[in-house]
Amino acid sequence: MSRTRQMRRHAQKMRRNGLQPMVIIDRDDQFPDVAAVLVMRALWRYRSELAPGYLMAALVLGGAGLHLTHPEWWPWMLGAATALASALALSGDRGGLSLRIERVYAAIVAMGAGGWLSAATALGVMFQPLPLMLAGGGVVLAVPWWAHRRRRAKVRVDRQIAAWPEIAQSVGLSGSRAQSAVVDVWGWRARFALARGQTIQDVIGRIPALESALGTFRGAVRVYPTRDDKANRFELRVLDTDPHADAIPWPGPSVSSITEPIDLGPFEDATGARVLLLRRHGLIGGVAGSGKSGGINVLMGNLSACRDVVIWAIDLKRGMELMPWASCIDRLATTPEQAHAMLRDAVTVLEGRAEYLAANGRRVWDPTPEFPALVIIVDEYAELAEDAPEAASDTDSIARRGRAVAVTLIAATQRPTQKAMGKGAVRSQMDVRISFRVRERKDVDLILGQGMLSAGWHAHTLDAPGKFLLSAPEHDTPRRGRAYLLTDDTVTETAERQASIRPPLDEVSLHALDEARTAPVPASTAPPDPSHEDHAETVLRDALDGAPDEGLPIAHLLLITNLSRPTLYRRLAEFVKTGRAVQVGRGRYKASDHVQ
Ligand SMILES: Nc1ncnc2c1ncn2[C@@H]1O[C@H](COP(=O)(O)OP(=O)(O)OP(=O)(O)O)[C@@H](O)[C@H]1O
Repeated sequence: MSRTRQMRRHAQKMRRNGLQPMVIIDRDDQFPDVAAVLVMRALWRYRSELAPGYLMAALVLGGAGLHLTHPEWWPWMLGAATALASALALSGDRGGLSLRIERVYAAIVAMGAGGWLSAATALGVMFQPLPLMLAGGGVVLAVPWWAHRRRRAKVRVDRQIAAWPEIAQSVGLSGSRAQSAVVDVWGWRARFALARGQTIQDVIGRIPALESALGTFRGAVRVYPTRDDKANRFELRVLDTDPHADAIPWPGPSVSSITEPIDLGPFEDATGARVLLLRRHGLIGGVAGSGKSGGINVLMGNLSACRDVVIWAIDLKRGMELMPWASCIDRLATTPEQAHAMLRDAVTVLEGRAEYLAANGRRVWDPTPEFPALVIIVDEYAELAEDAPEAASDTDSIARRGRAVAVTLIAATQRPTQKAMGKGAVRSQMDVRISFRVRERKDVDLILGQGMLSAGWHAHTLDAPGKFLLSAPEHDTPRRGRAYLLTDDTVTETAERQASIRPPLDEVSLHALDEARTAPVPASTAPPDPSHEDHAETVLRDALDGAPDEGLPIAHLLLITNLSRPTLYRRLAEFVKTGRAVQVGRGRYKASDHVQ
């Protein structure tokens, strides 16, 4: 056996024992051979860190060669660099540069490198100040590269994957192989193939050993079957940070249609708690301060990003919680009377849609921007049941018959007792249950359903605001999630941005509502208040007269007048036309000065 091979074996053995090999070179040895191998290995191993150096070396060699052979090519190269930089800036996301800052950086590097190369091609690499520019520019541009968090994470993961054969051997899973790995915000995940006869149970039994071998914190490693459910595969999830350690800022809407599942926030293993709300009723429960309103904000942020949903809302706490979203809410009820009227109209819509479907030989309402779903969000459902008991039959109808026609309820309440939920079937009809922290163990069954506490759904142990358990047809095991948190500014910005894409109610529903309004009033029902519109007009005039210089926002005017959005806009347009009011900014109005 050659001396070099002997040394390599010795080094491997030492590495297996956790020791760093030491190279001993005596005079007779083939020093250049061993040293060259070590240097090449280091150059390969640290290729990511050394990439800026490699790029600079390639530019020098390329520039020198091109200057000697084709100096007249420089304009082409400048053109190619410009084209490449533009492509990276405009559509680099398709190549994995998901953040704008990454695309800008890639474009600057492409332009800088291409520009330098074309100058070196025309003038030669030693032409002053080209060497200085290369060295200075290279170092400056290398700093963001070295500092980039995701790149460093990727390198670390690559090295762990490369070391997998040794890790696998030390934890007793020799023969398993990594097939692919991806890095994300919280850590990384990789798919592995098992050796013959090994099972996922063997891997699960070795999780503590794996955590130790990978050098992670306890609880950082999760093992799942792969999507194709092959018995000789598994997916490894390794967390660098605990996703639930701190409040998690909302990354923006995860959907653009109600036909897609909404991401409420990450589970403990950092996978998204995604739930479909299409043709489903939802119940959100939890004690005061447990994060229900935060959860509703996440839902509102997503629903208002869907062009195929009309949102109605009931907030009997005087609109405190839902008011910031008013510009995205088609109709907001803040008094028991308004809530009752709204729910009655929702039943009218439901029936109109059901008739339309039957007449067209269809079974379900498939939401589109022209024929949107209608989602009614009720904050503090218990107050509705108490203050507007006459609305109970309507909520009951919606709960029982609303799914097929995409008229659904999302109710939030602290304790959904039968009394709080009204007498009817509402609670039992809720398909999606989100439980934030509850005070008593027995409340688990109230929110999530009978028998859930004993099945391990321990919502009473959730230990921070925003943490929840999610029960839905696609979520049948208890997993802790943490809802994203929207700051007040995010809510304001999002509501403003998404107000412009809100769809109106469809023709079918509007027609049903119109018919119901013009239909003869049954003797038993009180006649509608004829003074409502006049009253709203007076309230609107008074509000505009007293408006500050910067005007009052539409959301505020909607709330105080209780007019529907189209009616309010029509009134405001009339006022502006007759010179009674002026539009001060985007969606802000006040009385015109000469009226006062
Ligand atoms: N997802 C979250 N992540 C981190 N902190 C949160 C989250 N949600 C809520 N919180 C914190 O908890 C506090 C109470 O939350 P929230 O108002 O949503 O609770 P609630 O259950 O709606 O209470 P109430 O019933 O009194 O309205 C918030 O002020 C916020 O600081």
